[in-house]
Amino acid sequence: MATRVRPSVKKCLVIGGSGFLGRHLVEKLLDRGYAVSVFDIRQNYELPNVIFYQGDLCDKQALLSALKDVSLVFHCASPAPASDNRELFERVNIQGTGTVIQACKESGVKKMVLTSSASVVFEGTDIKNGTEGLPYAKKPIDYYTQTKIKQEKMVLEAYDSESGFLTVAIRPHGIFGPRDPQLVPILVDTARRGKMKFIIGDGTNLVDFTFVENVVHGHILAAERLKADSPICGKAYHITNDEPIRFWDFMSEILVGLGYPAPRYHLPYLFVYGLALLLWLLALLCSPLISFKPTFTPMRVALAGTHHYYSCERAKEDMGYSPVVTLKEGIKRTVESYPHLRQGA
Ligand SMILES: NC(=O)C1=CN([C@@H]2O[C@H](COP(=O)(O)OP(=O)(O)OC[C@H]3O[C@@H](n4cnc5c(N)ncnc54)[C@H](OP(=O)(O)O)[C@@H]3O)[C@@H](O)[C@H]2O)C=CC1
Ligand SMILES: CC(C)=CCC[C@@H](C)[C@H]1CC[C@H]2C3=C(CC[C@]12C)[C@@]1(C)CCC(=O)C[C@@H]1CC3
Repeated sequence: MATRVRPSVKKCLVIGGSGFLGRHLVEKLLDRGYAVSVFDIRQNYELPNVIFYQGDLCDKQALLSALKDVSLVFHCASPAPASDNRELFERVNIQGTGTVIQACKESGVKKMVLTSSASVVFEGTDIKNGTEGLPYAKKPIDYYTQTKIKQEKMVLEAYDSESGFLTVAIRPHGIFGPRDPQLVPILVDTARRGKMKFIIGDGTNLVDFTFVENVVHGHILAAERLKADSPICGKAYHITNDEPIRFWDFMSEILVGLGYPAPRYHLPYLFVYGLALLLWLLALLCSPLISFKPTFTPMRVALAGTHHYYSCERAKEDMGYSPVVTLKEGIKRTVESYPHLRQGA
C-alpha cells in the first residue's frame, strides 16, 4: 500500500527520469504519494499523472519551466559511461549541473538529491570496505568519473544553510535490475560473442552490486531526511546492497540464470590489463583513420579484476538505511526480467 508523505515535500522533479534508475525512482515516488514530473532529453514511456518535460539540462529556460512549484529535485541524468565522450561528459555533468543548481536556486527549490557514484574514489586499485572519508580519486579511471567527481563537489558545495538550499549526494555502485541497459546486456553480448570464457585474476575479488530498488530507497530516504538541522546536508553517502560478492560469482549467476556457461579459465590480471592498455593505445593511434571500441578497456579490466566494495555505515547511521531487497532476490528478479536475452531466445 502507498505510504503518504508530508505535503511540503510532495512536488518533485526527476532529472534523468527516463533512464534506468530514474524511471524506477519515478515509480516508487508515485507509489509513495509524491507528485512527480520528469525532465529528460528523451521520453521513452508514459505514466498517468507524470508530466514529462523533454529538454537538455544545459538549457536553463527549459529547466525553469519544469521547476515551477517544485520543492525537491532528484538529479540522476548523465551521459552513459560507454559513450566515452569527454566533451559531452564535461558539458552535461559539469556545466549542466551548474545550470541545474542555478535554476533550482532561482526557482526556490529547497532540496536537491544528486546521484553520484562510489567510483569517485576508485583509481583502479583495491578498495575494501571504503568509507566516505576516502579522498576523491587523483587519477580517475576515465573521463566519466572525472566529471562525476567535479559534479559531486559542485552539488555538495551548493548546500547553503542560510538560504535553506539543502543538498546531498548518493553514491551507488554497480546498479543492476530490470530494464538496465548496461550490465546484463553487455554481459550477454560478450557471452554470445564467445568472450565470457575467462576469469581475470584468481576470481576472488569482492565487488558491490546494488539492486536498483535499494538505490531508489537510499534516494528517497535522503530526500526525506534532508532538513535544515540534519547531519546529511552537504554530505555524500554510499548506498550498496551491503553484501559484497565475488565479481565473477555475480557474473556467473546472471549468465547461468540466463542459460549461458559460467567463465572457467583464469588469465593473469596484469597480462589482461597490459593487453587492454595496448588495445586502447592502438585505438587512439588509429582513430584518425578507423574507429573501433575494444570490449576490454583498461577501466573494465580494473573493474573486473580488483576489490571495490564500500561501507554504507554512514547511511545506516544518518538515514536509517538498510537494503530492502537481498542480492539473491535481486539477481532472481533481474534474470526473470530478461527472457529475450536467454540463451537460444
Ligand atoms: N548504472 C550504474 O551502475 C551507476 C549509475 N550511476 C549514476 O546514476 C545515474 C543514473 O544512471 P542510469 O540510470 O544507469 O543511466 P541512464 O543512462 O539509464 O539514465 C540517464 C538519463 O539521463 C538522460 N540524459 C543524458 N544527458 C542528458 C541531458 N543533457 N539532459 C537531460 N537528460 C539527459 C539520459 O538520456 P540518454 O539515454 O538519451 O543519454 C537518460 O535518460 C547517473 O548519474 C549515473 O552516473 C552511479 C553509479 C552506478
Ligand atoms: C561493479 C560495477 C561498477 C559494475 C558496472 C557495470 C559495468 C562496468 C560492468 C558490467 C558488465 C561488466 C563486464 C566487464 C567489465 C565491467 C562491466 C562492463 C567485462 C568486459 C570485463 C572483461 C571480461 O572478461 C568480460 C566482462 C563482461 C562484463
